[in-house]
Amino acid sequence: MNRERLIAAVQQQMPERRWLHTLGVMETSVVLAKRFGADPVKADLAAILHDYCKYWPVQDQANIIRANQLPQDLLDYDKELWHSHAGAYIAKTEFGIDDEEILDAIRYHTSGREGMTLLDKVVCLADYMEPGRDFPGVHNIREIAEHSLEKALIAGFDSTISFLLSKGKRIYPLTILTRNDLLKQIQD
Ligand SMILES: Nc1ncnc2c1ncn2[C@@H]1O[C@H](COP(=O)(O)OP(=O)(O)O)[C@@H](O)[C@H]1O
Repeated sequence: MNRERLIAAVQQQMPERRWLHTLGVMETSVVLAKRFGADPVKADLAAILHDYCKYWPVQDQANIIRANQLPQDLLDYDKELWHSHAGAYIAKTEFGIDDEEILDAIRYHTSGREGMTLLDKVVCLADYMEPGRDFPGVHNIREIAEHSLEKALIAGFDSTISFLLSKGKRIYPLTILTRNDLLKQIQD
């Protein structure tokens, strides 16, 4: 499917405000890819598809995870984590995306993972800091992102972890491992 038709298909899956967010992630992913040496074409494609399943009924997202040997432990944690894995699955099976780098960037854009690739980092950070985002600390993240992908991502994960702590919610452990790994990367 060409880019224009893919964009039209994605736009149909979500309300207008989430589509504007997707446009912001596309723009920011390309800027960050060029800044930090990732592939801007792959960044654009991952960004287009990253929230494809975000507004699907949660049972449909859970069914994809159950039926396709995706990480079952996700089902014990916040439903917001599910659309990323479901989205990567749909990108592959419905849209024929077979580039694992792109699929991983979609798959891990919410939780992160240890050993994030450059493309994973770019898309995940773009999701935090696209121009439509307005949460406490986002300006700081954008400033840090002028010079460090890893430090900006750590600031992003810190804000998510603080939010989850403040709400008394469970934290998907992979995000903690991701943060530790990024801290190690900036020390080395
Ligand atoms: N490690 C985690 N453990 C539990 N919930 C998480 C974790 N990471 C993210 N979330 C949940 O996912 C939300 C963010 O998901 P995301 O895909 O970035 O959504 P949005 O684009 O709407 O911000 C957080 O606000 C939080 O509720």
